[in-house]
Amino acid sequence: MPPVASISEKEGPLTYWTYVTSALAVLALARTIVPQEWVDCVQEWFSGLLTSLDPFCSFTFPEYSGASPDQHYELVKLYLGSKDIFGAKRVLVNLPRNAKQALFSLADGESFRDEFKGFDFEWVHCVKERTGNLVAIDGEVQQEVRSFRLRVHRKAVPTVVQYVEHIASAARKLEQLDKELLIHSNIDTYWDEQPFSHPSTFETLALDPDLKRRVKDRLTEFKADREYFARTGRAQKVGFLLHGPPGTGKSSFIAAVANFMHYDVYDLNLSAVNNDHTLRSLLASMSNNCCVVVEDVDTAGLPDRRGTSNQAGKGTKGKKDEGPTLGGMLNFTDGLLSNSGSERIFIFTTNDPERLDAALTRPGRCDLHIPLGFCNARVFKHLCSTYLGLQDDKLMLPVCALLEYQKAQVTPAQVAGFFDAHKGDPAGALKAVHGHLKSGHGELKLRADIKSGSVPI
Ligand SMILES: Nc1ncnc2c1ncn2[C@@H]1O[C@H](COP(=O)(O)OP(=O)(O)OP(=O)(O)O)[C@@H](O)[C@H]1O
Repeated sequence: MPPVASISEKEGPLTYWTYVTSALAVLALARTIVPQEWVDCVQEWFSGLLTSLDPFCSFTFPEYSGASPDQHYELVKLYLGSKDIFGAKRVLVNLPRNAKQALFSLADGESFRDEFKGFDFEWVHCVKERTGNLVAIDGEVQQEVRSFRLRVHRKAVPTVVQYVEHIASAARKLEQLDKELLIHSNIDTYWDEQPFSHPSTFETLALDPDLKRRVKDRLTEFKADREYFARTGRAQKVGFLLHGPPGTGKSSFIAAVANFMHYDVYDLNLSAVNNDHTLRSLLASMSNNCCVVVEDVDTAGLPDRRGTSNQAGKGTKGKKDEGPTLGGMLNFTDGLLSNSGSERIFIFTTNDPERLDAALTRPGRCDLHIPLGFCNARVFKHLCSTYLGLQDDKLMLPVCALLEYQKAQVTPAQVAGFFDAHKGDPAGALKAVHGHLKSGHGELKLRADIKSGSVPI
């Protein structure tokens, strides 16, 4: 018996189209009868229903807020560029003018899925043609409207603020790493800036390995401890006092810190500062994330522990244009204004810490006192390794013995001088240092504090 055909099959496509056409006709008729407000109402209700059924929410980060670039857009762009976005089909590659490396970003319509605290965060880069009047921003006609759209599950919504803060902080770090370092020097009441490209790093700096490790740990902690400083109600700043004879690496140390932290340097020349007011203006115009350096602070003419000025002819400080006072300097390093900045490292150097006023060297102003002294065997071996490429070579032993057992004294700068003079001739270089020490030139007396290295850090 042949199979019985169903009605729809029997009636075929003709009947189907008849139904559709009739439904459309009824709808068209209804539209003419039902008032427009009712139609709008039903549409609104329907789209509300769809939205409430959708478990996802979206957030838009536009490129511009009014006529100014929006910071979030740039930060998100930078952050996503540091992620593995190469799964996207199209990636934009830019090399901005002052950037050190290429910047990758999502092209129009491309998406990237990120994860934070166990939730998925999906980003889409949206680019639309601008409709209506074209606007010019910074002299450039904006034909497109760009934004990043973030799509998250409703459950993840409470985490969004935290996630955006995480993005901003990660992007700011990237921004800083990518920027060229500057050294600022004070002229009258303003800072003059130059590129800072001192090559000293903690790798090239010959310093007792334990001391070096403690300094690096302290710096790493300082950088990561934003929350700790906030909790304890303090500005994120730290002070170092470097002391030691000339040529023991104080300037090299400062450069190593700046390169390690990737901070600009503000090199404050106190003798070019007219008064406390100028000192305050200079402080107010400094950026965050920087090293503020005052070299040879003992010779800057500030009154010392005994209340006398350290510089001839500058005994009556404090009057107009006679230089900053000790009080001005104390406020500069730990006053209301200096505590308004963040991520600042104050570094003072001196050949003679005894001469400094105790208020200047107290914790809060100088948290770490770092003695930089004459070479010991470990420092000498480090110089042999960086300058001569020697590692634990027996050629070094005679000099090491003099340094360790006879306490012969030579500064790293003197050793560097001998090594420079005998480039490519390690044996000759070591012989020259040995001869120098044997001839009695290294007989200077070490000061007790530098010799013992006992000042705590
Ligand atoms: N600890 C060190 N490690 C590596 N190189 C050093 C060190 N100390 C000094 N040098 C070498 O000696 C030169 C002078 O050092 P630096 O200017 O850092 O010493 P300083 O203590 O700041 O001297 P001053 O007090 O005279 O300004 C540097 O260019 C560097 O080549």
